This record gives sequence, C-alpha cells and structure tokens, in this order.
Amino acid sequence: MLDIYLGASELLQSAAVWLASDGRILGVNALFASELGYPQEDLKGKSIFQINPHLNLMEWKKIWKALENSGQTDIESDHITANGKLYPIRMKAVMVDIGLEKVCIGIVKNLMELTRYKDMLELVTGMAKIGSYELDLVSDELVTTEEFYRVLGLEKVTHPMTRDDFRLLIKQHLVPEELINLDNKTDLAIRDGISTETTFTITTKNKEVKHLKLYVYPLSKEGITYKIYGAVQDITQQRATVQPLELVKFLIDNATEMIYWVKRDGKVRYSNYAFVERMGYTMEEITELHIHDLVPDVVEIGWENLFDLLREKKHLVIERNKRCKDGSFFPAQVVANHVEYNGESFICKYVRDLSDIRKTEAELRQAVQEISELKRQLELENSYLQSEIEIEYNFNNIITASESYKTVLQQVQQVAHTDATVLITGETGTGKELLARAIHSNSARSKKQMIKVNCAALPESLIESELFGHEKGAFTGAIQKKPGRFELAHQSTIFLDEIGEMSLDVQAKLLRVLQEGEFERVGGSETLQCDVRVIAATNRNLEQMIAEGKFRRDLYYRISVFPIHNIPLRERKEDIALLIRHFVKKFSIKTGKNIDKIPRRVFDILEEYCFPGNIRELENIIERSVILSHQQTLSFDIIPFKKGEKSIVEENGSFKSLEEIQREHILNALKKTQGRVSGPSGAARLLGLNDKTLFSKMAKLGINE
Ligand SMILES: Nc1ncnc2c1ncn2[C@@H]1O[C@H](COP(=O)(O)OP(=O)(O)OP(=O)(O)O)[C@@H](O)[C@H]1O
Repeated sequence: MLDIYLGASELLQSAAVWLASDGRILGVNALFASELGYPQEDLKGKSIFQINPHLNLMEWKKIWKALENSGQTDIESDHITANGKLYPIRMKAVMVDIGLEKVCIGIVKNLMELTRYKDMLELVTGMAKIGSYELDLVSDELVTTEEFYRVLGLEKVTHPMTRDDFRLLIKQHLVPEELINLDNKTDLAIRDGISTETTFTITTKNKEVKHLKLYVYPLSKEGITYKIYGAVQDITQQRATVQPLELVKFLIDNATEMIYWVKRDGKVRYSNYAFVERMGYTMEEITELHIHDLVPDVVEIGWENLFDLLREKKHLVIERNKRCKDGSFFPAQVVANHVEYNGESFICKYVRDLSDIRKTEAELRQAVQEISELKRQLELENSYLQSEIEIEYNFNNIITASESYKTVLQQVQQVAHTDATVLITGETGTGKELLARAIHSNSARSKKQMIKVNCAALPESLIESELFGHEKGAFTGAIQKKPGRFELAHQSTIFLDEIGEMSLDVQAKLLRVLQEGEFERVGGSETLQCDVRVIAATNRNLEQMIAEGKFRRDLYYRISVFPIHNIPLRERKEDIALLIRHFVKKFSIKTGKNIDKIPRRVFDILEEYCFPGNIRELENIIERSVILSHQQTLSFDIIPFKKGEKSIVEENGSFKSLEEIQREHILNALKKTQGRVSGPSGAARLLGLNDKTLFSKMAKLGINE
C-alpha cells in the first residue's frame, strides 16, 4: 500500500518524505533525495532527526500529536545535506491512514532560494531607500515592506491595514498637504489606470525634512484598476548632491562671461548662452559647429596640434579673432584650460570680447598721436615765436580812406578764403606783409600761426636750410636736427617776403614744393610732405628779372596765380593825415604820453613828401616825433625832411628807376647819420628798414658801408 503512495509521490513537483510515528523515514521521492544530496535508497531507514538538526524524538512526538488532532501542520525548520550544508525549509505535514498504521507525508519546500531573494531585496531596497507597497483594491488590503515605513519615518505596523487605516496613520504623523499629494496621485492612477511618479517633501514626526519620490503603478483588467503597486523612495541625499550640481550648471549657462568647450575632434560640445548670443547662433546650431568655424586662424596650426599643446601645458591665454555667424569678426582673449573628466579630454574656453578695449586703445593711440603731433607743432611754433619775438606786428588796423587802396583790400578779401598762391608786389614799406597777414587771418588756416621768411635777410648759405630744415651734421654748425619753415607752416601759410632775393638754386627747390608739396631736409634723404599756402611778396620787378635770367619763369607763374599790387603812399595821399593821427595815437599809448595836438604844418609837410620808404617811413617819422615830444603837442622840429625834398622822384624832369632812387635815398640817409647804418640813430631806422634788409640792399646797390 505504502509503495503505491511512494510511487505516486514521484509525480509531485515538490520534494516529499514519508515518516513513521517514531520519526523513521519510510520513503522519499527522488526530488527530496536530490535536494539533500543522498541516493534515494540510502534515506530509507534513516530518521528525520538525521536530516533535521533541530528535531529530536520529543519534538517529533509533539508534531505527531498535532497531526493526530488536526490531520495536518506546517513546520518551518532547516535540513542538513549529505555534505553538511544547512538550508531552510517549510514542510506541510499531512497524516495519512494506510490501513494498519498511520504515516505522515511531508511536502517540503526548499526556502533557500526564497530567503536569498528576500534578503537580497531587503538589502537593495534598504540601500536605495525604496519602500514598496501593494494595495489590493478588491480586498482593500495594504501590504508594505518594512522599508516603506522607514522611508516615511513611521513606526512599523504589524497587523494588516486597509487604505483608510493608512490614511489615519499618516494623518497622525505627517502634515495634511503631504497626505493629499500622496492620496491624490494614487486616486488619479486608479481612475486613469496610468502609472505616474511625483516628488514631494514631508516633515516627519521628529521634524526631519525628507524629499520623496512616489511611483504608482496600477494593474487593470477590462478598464478597471484592481491593484496598485507602488514605491516611495527617499531622495533627500540625491537632492542634496544634485541641487548644487544643478545650480552650478545654471550659473555656467547664464554667466555673463562667454564659456564653451570642445573635444579633440574639434566639435563644440557645450556653449553657454552668452557665447551663443555673441556668436549669433542658436544653441542647436552651435553644437553642430567645428572649432574652425568659430576660429578660422586655428586652421593654420591645426586644431589637433593646439589641443595636444594644451594637454601638455594645461593652461594657455591666447588672443584670437572669433568669427560670428554673419561673417563678422571680433578680437577675443581666450583662456583655454585642458580638463580631464571621466577619461575624456576637453578644452574649456573662457572668452573675453576685446572689441571695446581695442576701440578705446585705438582712440587712445590716435589721441596720443594727435597730442604728440600738436605738441611737436607747438614746440616748433614756440621756437619760431621765440626767434621772432622781437618783431612787432601791426595788424590790428589797416588804415585807409583811399578808393584805390580799397580796391586792393577787396582783392585781399576775395582771395583770402581760397588756397591760391598770392604774389604781393609794391615798394618797400607799403604794407605788403600787412596784406599777407590779412589774407592769412581771413582764411581757414588762421587757427595756426603764419610763418614768415624774409628771403633778403637770410644769407644765401642758410636760406635752403631755413626753408626746408636740416638733419644733424648736415653741415658745419648743424649740431642738431632743425625743422624748416615749410615744416612749421604745415596746414598754415608761409609768407615769402622779398622773394626776388632768392637764388636760382633755391628757386628750383621752392618750385618743387609748390608743384608737389614735397621736399627734403638739407642732409636728409627722407621726403617730407606739407600742406602749405604760399604768399610771396617783392618790391622788385620780377618780369624784368626773368628777362635778365635772374628769376625762373616757371616759378613766377606758380606764385603769381593771384597778383595784388600795393599802392605807394604818394599815390594815396588822402591816407597820410589818417595815418599820422593813427601813428601819433599808437606811439603816445606806447610811450605813455598824452599827445593830442598835431600842428597843421606837420600834415602840410608830410602830405607834400614823396615817401620813398612809404608807410614804414611815415611810421618811423611819427615814432621819433612822439619820443621827442614833451608836451601835448607833437614836436616836429627834428624832422629831417624839408618840403623841397619831395622832388626826388621827378629830379631833372626825367623818371628815375626805382633802384636809382633807392640808391640816392640810402646815400642821403647815410649822410644824415654820418655813415651809421644800424642802431637807433642809424640809416636803417631813418629809412624804416630792418638793419639786415638795409645791409643787403646796400650790398645789392653797390653802396659800401
Ligand atoms: N594801411 C596801413 N595802415 C596802418 N599801418 C600800415 C598800413 N600799411 C602799412 N602799415 C604799417 O607800415 C609798416 C610797414 O608795413 P609792411 O611791413 O607790411 O610793409 P612791406 O611792404 O611788407 O615792407 P617791406 O617791403 O620792407 O617788407 C608796418 O608797421 C605796417 O603795420
């Protein structure tokens, strides 16, 4: 009979053992024997106490009793294998009556696997801080893991719970909002049958703030949710780590400094908003780009070479032009760092736009250049003024009542605002320089000083260096570099007085300046350029000089673009009285005298006089008179001229040449000064000339000192 049962037990999927009331093993199926590692036959005759170390006869008797009472019982214990290994089992023991005796059949489940998984699961969920639950919506039974309570900071509940029990529990321990959140999500999952996850924060009973993540997974059949599997994970720690990371990313993304990074393949892997915006791309476009698109110069050295150099140096500061999407460039300072992360190499670049700095630098450079140019010009003008300081210009008033002289002034006005070269002719002292100054001060060049060169006063050997300057060591005495008058007159006017006294050699050089605006310093090879307006003056007959081969025709045509002829004083007698009053006033102020009466005879005499020295001569006569006057009335006794002397021009009824008149006049003056040329009582003063001018005139006219 037992054999039939034993045979049938081979059909079972579980291990089975047949036991007698004294604990003897009556038989086992093959599965039972194999789990214990014994041959099936060997187990027959052994007792249960040999394979279960926790049982003895007394214990077995108790089990047998229980079997007799209820017919079956569950035993949880351990079995020991043939080679001594213990493993957990659960045995369902059933009493079977096989006729003569009663036997126990034990269906044994090896719990080894189950326990292992359970332990593993507990360990893992504990590590991950995941508590799980199952809510059976049909029976309203809530089953949870132990971790579930730990995650929520609740005490473990041992008895089975309904959903309402659970609601009550968390209501007692957590604030209502958090409960609502949890409950709502579960309700939604039940209603829609869709799994969901959400994060929320709770404050536990002992005031601990926890960040949790809830997963709700509903099981539905025919559209009706019957079960919920769920899990709650404590993510407080992750949040604590992730949040600063998120913050760092946010800060880099939104930094005002431009940041991007590139890998060795040259592809842009990241760019923050500032860089994307400055380059004119979108975020998507920029990560498609190669470093060559952004920095074309890199092509020359090759990105990979640069990358390797950076890997070696770790850090480099480079200045490069960045190319924007629209093709425009901007100068940038790039701080490039080599970074090794997770086994990958990156070059992280911090970019600084240098456009504004470059612009300011350029403006500064320009300003410095302008300042040094102005400084240079000022220095030049200053040194020129120093040398000319002795010369006093009477430029305030051009006195005239004469209609013919007014025509001259009209010409001055017409030509002033042009850049035309002007040639002023006229006898000495007629006011040629005064007209030249009037032209300059009414022109656009008036902001700068007019530069004057008296060609007659300069020795032939020096005139070229005076006009064009010289380099250091150009000739004996050239101890330092000196700029010439043309250089000084850049963007202004040069007044070449007594141009007729210039040698043919210098005339040729002057012609070149007038034609090309170029010249070289004496002893120098550098070609200098200048923008100078030329006004020339002469008391000589240039056309006659051309005929005599003493003046270049081409130069004459150049300088006489706009000729103005100044009228001698004897041809504008109506101005004499005006000028006498003007000069008396001028010198009274200068000498601090109060001369307000001019005897009638002074006008009579002077209006009759021929004035070969013209206005300068008249000016000198009045100055001397004022100096010698002690009263309010102008003293005129010392005037060396008598009425009769007027006839100098018309002597012998024939017209004398200007040179003849000049020669005679100078000799007369020398006679009066006992041969003295210079100084206050010299002939030059008498004739209203500079000492040097008179010396050069005397030399030209063959008058020995
Ligand atoms: N119309 C005028 N009104 C007032 N002063 C004048 C007038 N014309 C000339 N003068 C004065 O006469 C003097 C001589 O003038 P200026 O030096 O201009 O003559 P110039 O023709 O250039 O002489 P030179 O041929 O000797 O160089 C100066 O002091 C000048 O101020």
